[in-house]
Amino acid sequence: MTAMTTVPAARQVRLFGPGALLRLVFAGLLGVLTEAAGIGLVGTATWMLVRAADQPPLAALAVAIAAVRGFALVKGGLRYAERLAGHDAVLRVLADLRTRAFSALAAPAGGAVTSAPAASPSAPVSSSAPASSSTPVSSSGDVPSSSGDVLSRVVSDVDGVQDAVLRGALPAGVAAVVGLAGVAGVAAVDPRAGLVLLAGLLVAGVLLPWAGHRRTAAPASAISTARGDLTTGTVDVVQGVAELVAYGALPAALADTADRSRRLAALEARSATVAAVVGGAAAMIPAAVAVWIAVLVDGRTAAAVLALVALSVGEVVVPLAAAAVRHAELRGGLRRVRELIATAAPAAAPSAALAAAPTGPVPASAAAPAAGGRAAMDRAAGGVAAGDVAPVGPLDTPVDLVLRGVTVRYRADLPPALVDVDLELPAGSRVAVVGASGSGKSTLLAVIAGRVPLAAGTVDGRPDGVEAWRVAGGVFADAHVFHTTVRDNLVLGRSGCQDADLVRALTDAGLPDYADRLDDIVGEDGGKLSGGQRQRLLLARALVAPPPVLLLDEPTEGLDPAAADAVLDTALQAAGARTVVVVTHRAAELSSFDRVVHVEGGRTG
Ligand SMILES: Nc1ncnc2c1ncn2[C@@H]1O[C@H](COP(=O)(O)OP(=O)(O)OP(=O)(O)O)[C@@H](O)[C@H]1O
Repeated sequence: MTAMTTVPAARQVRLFGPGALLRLVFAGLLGVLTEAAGIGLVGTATWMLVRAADQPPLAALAVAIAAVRGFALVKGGLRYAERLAGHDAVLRVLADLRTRAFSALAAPAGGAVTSAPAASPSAPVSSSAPASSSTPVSSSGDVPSSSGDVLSRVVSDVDGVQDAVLRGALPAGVAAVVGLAGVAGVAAVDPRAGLVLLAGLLVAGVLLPWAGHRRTAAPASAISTARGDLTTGTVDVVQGVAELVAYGALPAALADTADRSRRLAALEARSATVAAVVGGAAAMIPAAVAVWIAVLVDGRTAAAVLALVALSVGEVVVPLAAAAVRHAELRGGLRRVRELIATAAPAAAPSAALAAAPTGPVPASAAAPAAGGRAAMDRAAGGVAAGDVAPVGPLDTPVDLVLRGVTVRYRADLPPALVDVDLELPAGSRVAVVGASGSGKSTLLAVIAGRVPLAAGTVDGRPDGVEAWRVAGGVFADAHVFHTTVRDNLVLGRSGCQDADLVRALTDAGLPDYADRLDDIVGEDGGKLSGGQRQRLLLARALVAPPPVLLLDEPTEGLDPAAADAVLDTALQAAGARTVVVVTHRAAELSSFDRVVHVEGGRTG
């Protein structure tokens, strides 16, 4: 679906049906009555106070006293009923919208928002840029840049409808009715006072809200983009924390996220300042109108009553300036909600969408953090300052590694993933690790890299194996591709990398096509790459500055046999004198190694 087809359909999408509209009109009517009761209360009380100054008999004030009490009681009751009716109507609208938005997201065709293309993670795609066929694209090209961004935007966009109705549409409707009725009433008593009130209402209720809306529209769109950037960056850092720690890139990534956060805060501060200025100016108008009318109108009682009635009427329109600013912030969200709902297939009822959701067991990877990520987080929690995280060791320092009696247990209630494993890795050795799926191959690599805690045993004589991760690294089963450029994915925070190093690594990894596409965005977790390209990009990252012990978990997965052989040969050559440990399922590859380690049920043989 393209912008050309989505937008007209989106315009026809109604955020709520006639039933909800009736409820909202009812809430609005209650709002008008509430304000009328308030104005009646102020007017009557003012009249009573002015009259009381002349000390008339109490009987002359009896009706006014009863009216004041009546207005006060009725106003309280009406306000309660208005809030109840308004919130009831809006919450029903929200429940319906959430269901429709979910249906649109879950719909297998026509509305699935999976990952969205973007010209850069920090800049939304332009309307002229190609868009994925399954991504709703707004007419302004305001496209979320990752699924984390999509999710956070959908949630806040839909929730924004609550604000738009309760703080925007309803008060505006009530203010329009009360304002016009107030002007008519005041003008009936004194036409000049009516004109002054009308002028005040136009300034506070139309001019200032319009100015606030105009001043906020541009920052509001920038806020939306900045918020998406922050979400995308944060999700990427969290998902890729193991890689970032392993490559010493965590401090730079955290600094970048902090920058995004600061940019968002600055934009929000600007918007809040506009809201404060127009809101403050609007709040002064009713007082100025009241003073003017008090001076203008003849007769003490009429002047006092009209001034205070005008003040009350004016106060009804004061919130509109801030509401207009808020509307400018919400406008993009409301448009996106319409566009999202417009993408849903009409037949995709919520129950059908729910029924279509997968019901199988939750994969282990979703239920528990990946070994690498977990180990990296454990390290961080153990007090290793981000700045202390050393990049992989010197390029050509040979390293012998020895594993003794290593046992790894991911969960106490499950059998260990590795049991009493001994393994010697002399410097420069070439070792293939083979075994059935789930036998423990990836866990063995994670142990060598110090990415998983040991239940028993030692790596390099240390029970925590922590030194190993300074000298061993490479491509792991849970490796993350960051939602940024090819270049940034290869460099990953390492200083001193030249483009020539990156091009060499890409060529060695069998990805020469990307040598002149270093600025291409690869998508969320490499979503814009094929499985084989993603794997080769990870291999290239490892080959940019290979550590003394290079660990490769199925580096040729997704490649055809000929390409796999070629890539492995080149990668082994590029590794030079380093130790290389490769997990592979391909028997054809085994001849490239001087040793084959078989893993079965967590034991090596
Ligand atoms: N993070 C984890 N949490 C819990 N269990 C895990 C975790 N990672 C692996 N396991 C379990 O440990 C065992 C060994 O897993 P491992 O990934 O090392 O096997 P593998 O031989 O690499 O498998 P494959 O060839 O399918 O990648 C499996 O039973 C697996 O379910």
